[in-house]
Amino acid sequence: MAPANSLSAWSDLQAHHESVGKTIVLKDAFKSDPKRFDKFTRKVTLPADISSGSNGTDIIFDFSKNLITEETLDKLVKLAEEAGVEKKRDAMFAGEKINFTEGRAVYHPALRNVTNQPMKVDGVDVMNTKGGVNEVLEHMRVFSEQVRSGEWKGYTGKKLTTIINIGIGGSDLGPVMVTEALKHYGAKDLTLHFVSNIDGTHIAEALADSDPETTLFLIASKTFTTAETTTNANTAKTWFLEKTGGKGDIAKHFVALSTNESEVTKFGIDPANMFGFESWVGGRYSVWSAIGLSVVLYVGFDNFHKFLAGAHAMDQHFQKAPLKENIPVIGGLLSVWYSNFYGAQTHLVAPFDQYLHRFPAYLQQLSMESNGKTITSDGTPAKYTTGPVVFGEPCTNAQHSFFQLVHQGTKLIPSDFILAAKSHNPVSNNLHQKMLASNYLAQAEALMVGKTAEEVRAEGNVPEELVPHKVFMGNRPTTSILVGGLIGPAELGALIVYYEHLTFTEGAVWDINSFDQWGVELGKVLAKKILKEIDEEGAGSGHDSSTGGLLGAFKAYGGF
Ligand SMILES: O=P(O)(O)OC[C@H]1O[C@@H](O)[C@H](O)[C@@H](O)[C@@H]1O
Repeated sequence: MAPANSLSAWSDLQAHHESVGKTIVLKDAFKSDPKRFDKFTRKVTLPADISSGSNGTDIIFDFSKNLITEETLDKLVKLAEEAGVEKKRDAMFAGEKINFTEGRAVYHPALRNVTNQPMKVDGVDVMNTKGGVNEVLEHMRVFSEQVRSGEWKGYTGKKLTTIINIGIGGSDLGPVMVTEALKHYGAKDLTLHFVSNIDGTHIAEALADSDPETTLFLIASKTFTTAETTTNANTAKTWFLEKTGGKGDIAKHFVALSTNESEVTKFGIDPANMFGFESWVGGRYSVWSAIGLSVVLYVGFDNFHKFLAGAHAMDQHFQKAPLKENIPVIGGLLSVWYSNFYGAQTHLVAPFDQYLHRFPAYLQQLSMESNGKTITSDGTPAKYTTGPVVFGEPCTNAQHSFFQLVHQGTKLIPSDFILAAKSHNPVSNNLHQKMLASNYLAQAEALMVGKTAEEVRAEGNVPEELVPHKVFMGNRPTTSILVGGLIGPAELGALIVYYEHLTFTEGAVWDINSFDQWGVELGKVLAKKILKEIDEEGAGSGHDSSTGGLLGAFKAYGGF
């Protein structure tokens, strides 16, 4: 594919930005077009049998408060066409090796293919082959039901009531985020810990809270070679064997979620207690795979299945909807519009939902590990900016911390606000929910309409020298996502997949490989070398004076 800036739609958008984009005033656009909301709002509906609402759940994506006209959207769609977004999407769903730097298919949609469409990689039916998607799902169902019912017992015959998932990156963030998001559905008699950091505090605190007789360890690692995970897992194993005086049965208390059977076996886990998946599942897309076992244990298989089904519904929308109606495509194109034509460097995602408090952290890996790339498909550097810095926190908290900058700072921060119409906790007769919703609506409105100097003065009693400080420029774009009911498993699945395919669309336009992550390797290699040097005499070799100086100081102060 060609670099994005060589496409004619790109130059067309540049001209359009100069003539229209730069001058669009959103509040005026709303005044002059009463149908603007309808024109730029899109909806998916999740069917009743999977959704949390008895009549199905609508999820509304309101793109109308973005700096676009109908012409902008047409031109962005043209860019997607010229960049081959549909062709690339179809290649992904056909199991082609679109992860071209690793020679792999990108086939995580198969993991949530609950309607069992034929899906093949290298001619192999990934759904029904031995060890394939359906077989692993069935293993997850059986195992989770055994653990949840108490039929699966620890080495002293007790029910397992503590689950410690040891994993990092995609083997941690998905399970953490989803179990938090679906806490309402979680088994109340289960305690979950997620240990990811190599900082010994993380595993030590989880172990301190746990009883070896009732603890189940899930060692979650696609490669089973990640230093943090293998070290934490070995520490857990040593703790388990010490605490049980060597009587503890690893087979009853440790299972592996991985693609690497030989490393799993070396660690001492019986392959019968391994839940596998394939190399075509990227780490950041793996919550749908065996890596999601903690989710299944916590919320139960039926809920996990609904989670997959909601994701599948969004996959189908992405596959079938024409580009101009295609919700993740529009989201991705807007990101391109702001990044490449307005110079925006960031993207804020603020869920107005406490259960979604880890959603932004999850999206950081999804987006930034996928599209934090410079090199395009022909091996040359992109001459345009690529993946934005994604950040966020739940609201209303974020409003009381960094929203100052979003409202009055010098940077353009395209923002997504997410709200569910219904709360799982309608306490105080829904007072909290109504206040939450009023903030969700007010923030997007305030960011758009702003406040002029005249309006500040009209409020009265404002000293003239304070007027400029109280002005809000407004015209700051937001996308408002409204779940027309509760956020249950299916709704959450669909929301995640919206962002997955938004990220796909960005990468497809930018002509980069969204599916490798070479950028995480260098630091790992250097850390290995330095780890050795900590145990050797001196302050290492071949380092710059800062690294060498700090290494020496660390050893001296730490007594190493
Ligand atoms: O699951 P694994 O193999 O232990 O990998 C964990 C994480 O390791 C990181 O180094 C990768 O950048 C992530 O993509 C990955 O999710």
